Amino acid sequence: MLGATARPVPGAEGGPAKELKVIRYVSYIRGILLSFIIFSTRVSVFISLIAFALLGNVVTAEKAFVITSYYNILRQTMTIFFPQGIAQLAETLVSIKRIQKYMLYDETDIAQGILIADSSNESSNNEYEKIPNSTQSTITKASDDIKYIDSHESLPNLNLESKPMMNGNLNPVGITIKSLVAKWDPLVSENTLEDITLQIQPANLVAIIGPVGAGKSSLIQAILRELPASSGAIDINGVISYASQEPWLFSGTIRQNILFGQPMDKKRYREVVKRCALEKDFTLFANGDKTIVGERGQSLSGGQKARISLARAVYREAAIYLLDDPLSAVDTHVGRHLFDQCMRNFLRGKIVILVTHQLQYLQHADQIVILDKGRIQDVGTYESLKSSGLDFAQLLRESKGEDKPEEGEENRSRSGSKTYQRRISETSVESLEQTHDTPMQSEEARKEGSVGFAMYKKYFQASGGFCAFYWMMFFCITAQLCASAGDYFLTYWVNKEEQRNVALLMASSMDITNDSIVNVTEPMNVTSQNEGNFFDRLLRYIDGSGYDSYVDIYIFTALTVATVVITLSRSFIFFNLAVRAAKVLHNAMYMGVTKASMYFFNTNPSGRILNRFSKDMGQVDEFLPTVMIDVIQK
Ligand SMILES: Nc1ncnc2c1ncn2[C@@H]1O[C@H](COP(=O)(O)OP(=O)(O)OP(=O)(O)O)[C@@H](O)[C@H]1O
Repeated sequence: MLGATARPVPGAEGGPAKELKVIRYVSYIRGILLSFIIFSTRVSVFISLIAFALLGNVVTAEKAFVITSYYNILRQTMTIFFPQGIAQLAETLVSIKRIQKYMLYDETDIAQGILIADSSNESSNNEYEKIPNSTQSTITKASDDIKYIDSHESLPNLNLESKPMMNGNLNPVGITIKSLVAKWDPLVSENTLEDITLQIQPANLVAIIGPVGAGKSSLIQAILRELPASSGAIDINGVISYASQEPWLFSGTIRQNILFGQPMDKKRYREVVKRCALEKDFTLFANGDKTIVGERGQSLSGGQKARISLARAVYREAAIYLLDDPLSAVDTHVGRHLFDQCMRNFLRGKIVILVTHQLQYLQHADQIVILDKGRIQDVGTYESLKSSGLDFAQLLRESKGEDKPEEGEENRSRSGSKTYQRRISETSVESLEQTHDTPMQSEEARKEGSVGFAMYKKYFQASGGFCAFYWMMFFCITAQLCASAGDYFLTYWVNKEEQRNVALLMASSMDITNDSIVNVTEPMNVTSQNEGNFFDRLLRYIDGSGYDSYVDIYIFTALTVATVVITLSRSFIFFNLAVRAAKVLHNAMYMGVTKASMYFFNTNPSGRILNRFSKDMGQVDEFLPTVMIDVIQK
């Protein structure tokens, strides 16, 4: 099930932008909902109180306490947990979509009996190691990033059956490809590889040559199972180590780049460094092989990158080495050194499949494969092809004229190689063991402490300037004043009703009947108190000349409605400003990055830049408005 590659399912759409939009709008809705819940609970208290008053019940302190407690519990619960639940639901939906998209990617099949030890390819950093003499299906974990492939779920028409065991032991190391047809894009009718049949014997050095775009790298990718086969069979037996055509390095020391998680074997390491012609380079670096190379090896030359990439593949113990054109980035002398010392000598006894355009090396290959337009044009030894009369023979003759591979070039190369060797011998191998302190990678500048006023100023400027900010502050303060006034009035109202209730009880027990008490005992039935227009009644209410419970209701209604309207407006304004600030800041950062000089990209790893865009913008987009609204509203 696992082992997805980076090939998206056709038609799959979406992306982080869409997801960010979803999250942003959910935050927006969440804020509004939060405000709405506060208001609805407030309104429910209001309705309860009015109902009590209108039904002739006196609003006692106990009843008011029960109502306000209910209101507070409801508000606390609903304003904290309910919106959180909504936000998390939205995030869950987005996550499920992402997982679903990932699960729908095409899968890579790796046949039983093969394992990829080193993938110097960014898209495949997975390592497998096979226990010798174990059963064919046993694959042990070699790194934390392992991906297990169920080899029984093989591709249709692809023969991935286990090879027969001989006397309980594995078959000898080798590669057998039968009638392989493969293409990168399933929607394109033309095949990248067509009818490839190839047998690679143990301990052979195989050169794959052909014009540009002939399918050499694709053949390597097919062996690695990165290029899915449409039909045919690939049988591979042995650990594979791979050096990609595009050398790649990660941010770390050169040593880490070569070891690539493997344990340090000093002897092998020194040998590899020597064979890959890296000793001299190390002496040129201030910290030798502990020099930190930037992301993608920014501080190195193309040749150095290629040799480090090759050293990584070679350092790993494997049975099959797939080397995709490692000689193209180095000069003739170094190329000759790599070919002689590394591929022919150090990797003697292993299967080495070398993709190359350098025809002068072909005479030393045990097998030469000529590819053209995805098909094998010819396979054979140097001698057999030379005498075959194909165009390739012409090519060989021409290259012989250029490079004199038999004698002249060989001698020249040898002497070149010797000169090179002399040069590097001056720099002792032991220099590798010099105790350089591992230099620290340049740290990202970081500020700690409270956020200054200047930062807030920038944020509010981005949200629409100070006019918008003052406008929002006005709504915030007014909303708070209305809410507090409502609470204050409620207290006043409850106290007043309680006092009236006490007076009523006293009057009934003492059997006192006077006008004022009558007014108090039958508040809703006294018609005189409803006389006059609203302002007359309000004036009477203010100077205290008469009891009028309707005015209490009017005032509380007005305060509640004002609180609801103003707080809702505040939420709308606030989230509008927050979205605008996030947009403006993001666009400013985007413009800044797109106009930045190459120096900026050389000194800042892409992960760091992506972090600013994802994590930091996420804080501004999502977290900041939520916290601010929590601060603003009580
Ligand atoms: N990862 C890929 N995805 C899609 N198409 C690819 C991919 N790699 C190669 N191709 C296509 O496959 C065809 C063969 O390319 P390939 O890289 O195998 O040629 P090549 O012989 O290695 O060329 P070169 O000598 O330039 O390295 C080309 O048409 C190329 O566009």
